[in-house]
Amino acid sequence: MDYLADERKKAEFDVDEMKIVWAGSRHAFEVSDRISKLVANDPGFRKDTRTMLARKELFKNTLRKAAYAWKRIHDLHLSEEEASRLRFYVDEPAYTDLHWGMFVPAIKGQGTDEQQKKWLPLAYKMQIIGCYAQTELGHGSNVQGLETTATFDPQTDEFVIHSPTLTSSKWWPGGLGKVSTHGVVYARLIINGEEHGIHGFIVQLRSLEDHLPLPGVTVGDIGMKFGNGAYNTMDNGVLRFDHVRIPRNQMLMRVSQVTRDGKYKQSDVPRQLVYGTMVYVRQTIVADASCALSRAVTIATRYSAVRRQFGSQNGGPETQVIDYKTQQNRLFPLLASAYAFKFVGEWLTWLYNDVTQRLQASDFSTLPEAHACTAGLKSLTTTATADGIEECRKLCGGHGYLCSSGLPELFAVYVPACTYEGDNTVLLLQVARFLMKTVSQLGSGKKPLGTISYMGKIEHLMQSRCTVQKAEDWLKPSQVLEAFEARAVKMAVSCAKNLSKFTNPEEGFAELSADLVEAAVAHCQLIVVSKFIDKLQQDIPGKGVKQQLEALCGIYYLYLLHKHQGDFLATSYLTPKQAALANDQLRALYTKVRPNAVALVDSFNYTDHFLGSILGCYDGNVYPKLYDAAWKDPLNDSVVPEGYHEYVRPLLKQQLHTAKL
Ligand SMILES: CCCCCCCC/C=C\CCC/C=C/C(=O)SCCNC(=O)CCNC(=O)[C@H](O)C(C)(C)COP(=O)(O)OP(=O)(O)OC[C@H]1O[C@@H](n2cnc3c(N)ncnc32)[C@H](O)[C@@H]1OP(=O)(O)O
Ligand SMILES: Cc1cc2nc3c(=O)[nH]c(=O)nc-3n(C[C@H](O)[C@H](O)[C@H](O)COP(=O)(O)OP(=O)(O)OC[C@H]3O[C@@H](n4cnc5c(N)ncnc54)[C@H](O)[C@@H]3O)c2cc1C
Repeated sequence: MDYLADERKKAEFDVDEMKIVWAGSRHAFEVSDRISKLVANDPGFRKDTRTMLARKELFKNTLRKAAYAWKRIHDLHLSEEEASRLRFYVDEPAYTDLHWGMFVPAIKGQGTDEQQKKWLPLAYKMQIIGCYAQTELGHGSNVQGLETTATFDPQTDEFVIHSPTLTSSKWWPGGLGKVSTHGVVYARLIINGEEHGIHGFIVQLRSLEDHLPLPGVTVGDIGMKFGNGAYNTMDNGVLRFDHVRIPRNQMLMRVSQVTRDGKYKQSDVPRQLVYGTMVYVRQTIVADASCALSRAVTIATRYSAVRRQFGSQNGGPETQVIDYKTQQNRLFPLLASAYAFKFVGEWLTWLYNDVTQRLQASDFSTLPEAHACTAGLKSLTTTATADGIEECRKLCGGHGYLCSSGLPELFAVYVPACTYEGDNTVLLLQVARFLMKTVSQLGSGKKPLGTISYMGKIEHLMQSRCTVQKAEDWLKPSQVLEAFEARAVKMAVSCAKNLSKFTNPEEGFAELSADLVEAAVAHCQLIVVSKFIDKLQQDIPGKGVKQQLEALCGIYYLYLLHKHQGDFLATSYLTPKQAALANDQLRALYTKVRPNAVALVDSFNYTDHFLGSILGCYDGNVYPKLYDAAWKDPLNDSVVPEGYHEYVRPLLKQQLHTAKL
């Protein structure tokens, strides 16, 4: 029986067409749909007991699943696209994520043609398994502070990789702890006593015969991490080198080279391309944020439609909690954010592909913007998604705290995204540097392009005032864009003015860093809003689909406007009355979305297997499933628990002299 059938009947749009918009294309939808069902129907990919397993059992099970996934990919002759979807729907972090997601891209991006020809076929066949070994015990954010050394030995034509201190131990790389045979290891290059900065090196870590660490290599797992199941399926590792020798041609030499006679040569590509793998992964993390958020929102929306509390009239049913405006005000902006992040993720993938093509043609002009966009959007979307998942847990009341809701594990597995691939604050400071540089160049005649082109309208934006007179005026895209542009430009200019008061710019930057981060957030929110609005300019087929997306877009920007009212009012673009009208319009949009809420989450097309949540199951049959699941808990295997006779019974039977207490 479908307990959500009435909700589904209320939908005012074509859900099948919305599924295609969400997937990106009909083809992408068909692949995703087929592969997600394939995984869901295969008992080899079950994950329902994951949060109850001890670490060793959990990890072994992950190894089994990764090997089984590889076998299915081969047996079924899956394409690269299908294989990547399969790994996604298996939904279990594993060493393979780092192998495919970072090791291979690092070689592709930073290796010469010759190096790619040698290493990539081995990696593609998984005859070697790689990790990305950059972070150390002492330094993560400050990449230039890494201490591992790679000293060129001209006698033997080798690099000597060494960990000179405890803090130089590699610490965190996923897949390193127990599985990787190789790593792209980042180290400080030293030639003839002279330092040349951080470079990547392909280093073999374990024997391909017996998996033992090679001589001079000390390697292991760094231990349990936050949450049950969650990221503990990953073997994040520690690694030390004691004068380990590798051939010279294992330095990744696309950006710079070391010749046989020990000469250091820089190509005509910027040195920042050494950081290229991080840019690539940040872009994939943005594309992934909408998946994690939409998953949590699906659970919270379906459950909010099932759950009833208070408000019974004449013995009738109580109110569905989704009908409370407070619930809508917490839930619908997250639903809207999931769609917003999907579209900005699609755009960022386009930007990344565009910059990659330009780099191949030696056009480096858009690299700073690509860095700022990937860094800023990675920070914005992961912070909002991690906070959003936790909010969804609370939206499900007490039952959200059960592992069977799926939300505690989803939060635990997702929240490190705020830290890995660049701490979110550190990344926003990179965006702020980019903005300050842009503002400082405004008078130079250099026209700001792309996502900062609005800075070219600085004179207009500094003076313009919002023209909204009634709530519906907030539905005009041009009005909204101008509000977000005016806010972003004014916050950036205010920071630049305050910075100019410092004689030492670095001191000023450090002192004003909290304001700079806020200006960076305003800029990134403008990007997300403008890409959502751009999406709506496209031809979007399907009955009512565009209307629903327009409502969600409105909810996204009006919620931000309401939340950051202080910014908008302080920059005197808005009056308090106009801010109040924005809030009136926001409430009206909640009412418009309410009957479509369940259908809007159905449009994500997630299987019950992928959701891994009793509260979010498609049929809404929550209570019997929760009740049955409780009895399946291992603690209920026996009526009297282990330990009763040892620890509880003696308490009950004790003869206390103080019995009257
Ligand atoms: C089914 C398959 C799934 C696939 C999915 C795979 C993904 C797996 C997902 C998750 C797994 C998690 C794995 C996690 C891995 C990691 O965490 S790896 C380690 C990541 N580490 C970091 O991100 C470190 C963060 N720090 C930095 O990036 C930098 O050090 C820095 C903060 C940017 C500072 O660097 P530096 O001190 O060198 O630079 P500055 O002096 O500040 O700037 C110098 C100029 O360079 C520009 N810059 C900086 N970075 C970049 C860049 N990346 N690209 C281009 N340009 C860059 C900067 O703007 C300065 O420019 P300017 O001189 O013009 O001002
Ligand atoms: C689950 C997980 C997986 C990971 N996988 C990998 C991997 O595969 N390979 C790899 O190499 N690394 C990996 N990492 C490491 C990760 O990239 C780093 O932890 C991350 O870059 C943050 O660096 P940090 O730990 O040095 O944080 P720190 O920089 O020490 O941050 C601590 C605090 O200091 C603040 N801070 C730091 N610098 C500044 C500044 N300049 N201004 C203001 N505030 C500042 C930060 O905001 C933060 O609040 C992983 C980490 C995690 C948690």
